[in-house]
Amino acid sequence: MTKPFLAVENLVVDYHVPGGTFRAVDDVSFSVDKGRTIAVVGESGCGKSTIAKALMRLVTPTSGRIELDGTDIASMSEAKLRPMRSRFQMVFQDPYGSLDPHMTAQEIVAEPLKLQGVRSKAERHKAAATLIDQVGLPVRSLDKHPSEFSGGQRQRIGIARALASKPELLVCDEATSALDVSVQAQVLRLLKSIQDDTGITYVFISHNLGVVQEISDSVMVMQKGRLVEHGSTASVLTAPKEDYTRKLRRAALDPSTMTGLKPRHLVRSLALANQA
Ligand SMILES: Nc1ncnc2c1ncn2[C@@H]1O[C@H](COP(=O)(O)OP(=O)(O)OP(=O)(O)O)[C@@H](O)[C@H]1O
Repeated sequence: MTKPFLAVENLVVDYHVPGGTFRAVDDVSFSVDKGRTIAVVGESGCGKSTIAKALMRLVTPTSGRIELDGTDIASMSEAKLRPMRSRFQMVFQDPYGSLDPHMTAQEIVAEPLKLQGVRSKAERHKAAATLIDQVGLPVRSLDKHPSEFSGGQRQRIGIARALASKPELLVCDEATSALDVSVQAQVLRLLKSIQDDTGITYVFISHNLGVVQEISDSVMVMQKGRLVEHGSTASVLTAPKEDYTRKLRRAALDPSTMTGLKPRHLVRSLALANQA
């Protein structure tokens, strides 16, 4: 049996809060094979972003293992982690806030290469042109600043930057949530085609069950830091075993019973529920 590309075992993340600690992720285990996509869903505050941050080692797990291609990065020192960081990258929700407004698209996309020690400016320029083309933007747009792009174009720049170091794992934290439905669909298609071409593995965090249905092979449902259901996307979304998952689906249908699902996420969830 082949080993999963990402295997998370008994992950616990505590935050220090006044007077003690708060357990944001409580004994969560999951795995995903190379070239596949796992979605993390659950209401606001259930610990989705904390899982993303732990996978990126932006927070240090309290305990548990995060095996990336067989290497446990959960408690690795920053010095040992540094050369591995290019292997896992993240795309953030907010295409407006996550790009430096003073930098050109060229500088934004090429910066990770500079940090990786690619000294030649010409080489970085060439790589940025290839990446910007890969995400479907004209090469001439590399001279522009973030304010000159639309939200969807900015998200493409964020994806190009994340791909610059040729990561094997991409964590997308609500990466399409700030986009209009049609632009969202374009970005999802782009992510899928990149996966088909490169065999990259995705962890896709989303409130939007429609988006999750479109992009993911498997789904894990979180509630208050704990994993309540985990399985193939088809089984979890169309025949959920747990009451909480059913509640989440109902919440996507009925704004009056919303439990943290935000209105802009409902459109595609409604479409999904209508199909079911
Ligand atoms: N730095 C922190 N210090 C203390 N508590 C935190 C910190 N970051 C997050 N939390 C708490 O941990 C819990 C999980 O937060 P997290 O951001 O992971 O949830 P989420 O599911 O991503 O929510 P959302 O969908 O609203 O982004 C929440 O109760 C949050 O208030």
